[in-house]
Amino acid sequence: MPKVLISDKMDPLAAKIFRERGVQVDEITGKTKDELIAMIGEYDGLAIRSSTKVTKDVLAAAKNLKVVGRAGIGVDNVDIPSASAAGVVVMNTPFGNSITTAEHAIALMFALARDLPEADKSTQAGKWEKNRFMGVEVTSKTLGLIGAGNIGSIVADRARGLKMKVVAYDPFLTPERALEMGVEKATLDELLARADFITLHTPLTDQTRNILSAENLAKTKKGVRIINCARGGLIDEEALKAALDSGHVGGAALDVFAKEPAEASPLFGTPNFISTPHLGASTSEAQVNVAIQVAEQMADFLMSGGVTNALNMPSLSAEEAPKLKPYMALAERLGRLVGQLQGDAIQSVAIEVEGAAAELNQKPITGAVLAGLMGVYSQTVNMVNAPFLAKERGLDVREVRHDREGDYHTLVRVTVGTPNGERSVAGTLFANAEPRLVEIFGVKVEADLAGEMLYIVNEDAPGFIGRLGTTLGEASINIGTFHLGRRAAGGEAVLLLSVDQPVGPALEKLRALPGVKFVKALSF
Ligand SMILES: NC(=O)C1=CN([C@@H]2O[C@H](COP(=O)(O)OP(=O)(O)OC[C@H]3O[C@@H](n4cnc5c(N)ncnc54)[C@H](O)[C@@H]3O)[C@@H](O)[C@H]2O)C=CC1
Ligand SMILES: O=C(O)C(=O)COP(=O)(O)O
Repeated sequence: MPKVLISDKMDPLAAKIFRERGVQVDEITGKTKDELIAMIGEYDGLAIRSSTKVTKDVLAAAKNLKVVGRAGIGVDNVDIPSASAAGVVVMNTPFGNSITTAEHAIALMFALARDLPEADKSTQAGKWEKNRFMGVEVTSKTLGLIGAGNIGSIVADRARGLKMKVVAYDPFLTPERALEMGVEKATLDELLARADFITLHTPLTDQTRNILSAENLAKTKKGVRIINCARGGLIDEEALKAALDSGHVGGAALDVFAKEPAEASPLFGTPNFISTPHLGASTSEAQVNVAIQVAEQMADFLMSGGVTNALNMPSLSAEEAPKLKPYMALAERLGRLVGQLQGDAIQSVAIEVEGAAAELNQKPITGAVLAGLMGVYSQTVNMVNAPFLAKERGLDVREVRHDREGDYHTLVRVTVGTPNGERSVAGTLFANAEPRLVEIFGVKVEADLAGEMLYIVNEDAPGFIGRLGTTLGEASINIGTFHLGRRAAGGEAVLLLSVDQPVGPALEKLRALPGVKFVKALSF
């Protein structure tokens, strides 16, 4: 039974779904990094929000971890390259809290426009300062949207409903999409010069870090009001403080901070500054959405191999996963076979699918071939990190899908490029379920690839098989299955045997047999 740790506060539905799906679950929140490191080793899955930091050290201690599920959008608290290298899938729930977060941005915009927090404080202090507070209307004002993705486009929709004009800066926003959203696409400088309100909705990347720097804040319209419900680090907080103090920026509302929890921001206490403690996603609706989604996605993955909303591997639906399972076993074994036989010489890999296999999602098949191939060198390779490691090793990976009908109803072929030319192995599925090798380096041989095996190339001459049997028998090695193929009678023959005991020192005796050209012990 797989085991999941929920390490951040999550709606109880998450735990309920895990249990219903046959996943064991512990909810232990608020732990320090060291405490997490001490306990993470026993878990197959880790469900988080933004508080848990999934760092390289945590991943190094997470010996059984297969999946990190983020009940929310931002994954900047997860070291994704390290997770990929460790073969851990990272998933998020990209839509579950978008409306809620967009609504929070709009709420903060109104709070700024009418100075609501200060007016509330003053009223509750019994002051009734009716003449102190003078707000602005948002109608007809220009809202500058930095980042027009899921949340940004909901904010734009709501702002248009409030009769605002929306200008958007997003390098990936197409003119067609801008038209559809009813926003005007602008450069960052144009947006800064025109906006009465600016709201940020981008991830934190090297390109967006300090996008509102001192220099860019200076380009804004005097009196601009700024809202950030995306990520701390998008605004230079010291520069914002100076711009608020000078009155150039008329107000700012931050839900997110460069350092969280933000216990001592330079902005605290500044007039016209409003803050919330990363509450963008905190509504009961959003938390139910993300809890259900993350638990379903993680349970799908742990129980049936389905992959949804993964950031470091291609998707694979829970319906596709069972169909692909035998193909992945076949692909993994073919990869393992060529990996063992060609090893370091492999410079490129082509994965071809034909017949029924050509109707499937090829990415998982490719991932499994690479996992098999590179698993020969490392115990920690799997479908997730294999493509990543292949890239790191400079392996040229190619996928080919054939429409043609071949000799088999379904076929996966793996061809590796080596300094000595190309070498190819192919396999099929018997009864749509059992992986079976059908060709090895140009010779037709049908064989199961399982357990301990021997691959032998020899001159096709009478008496060889007898001598082989005697040698193995003398070493007390029992032959399980025996598969023979040859290029032409009297030419080169290929033998694939499964053996019940490891071959060990008998390998040298086999190599010394007359007519033997090549012997290799294989393991599957
Ligand atoms: N405060 C909170 O509790 C919450 C915060 N968030 C954060 O909100 C942000 C936006 O989320 P979504 O809209 O779902 O993401 P998204 O991926 O749908 O949209 C992000 C947009 O930013 C754009 N972008 C990327 N680089 C850019 C650049 N250099 N300049 C301008 N635009 C750029 C992208 O093209 C994309 O359209 C994320 O950082 C997410 O973590 C999300 C949910 C809750
Ligand atoms: O989904 C996101 O990106 C968020 O920032 C929400 O964070 P939270 O789950 O509320 O800690």
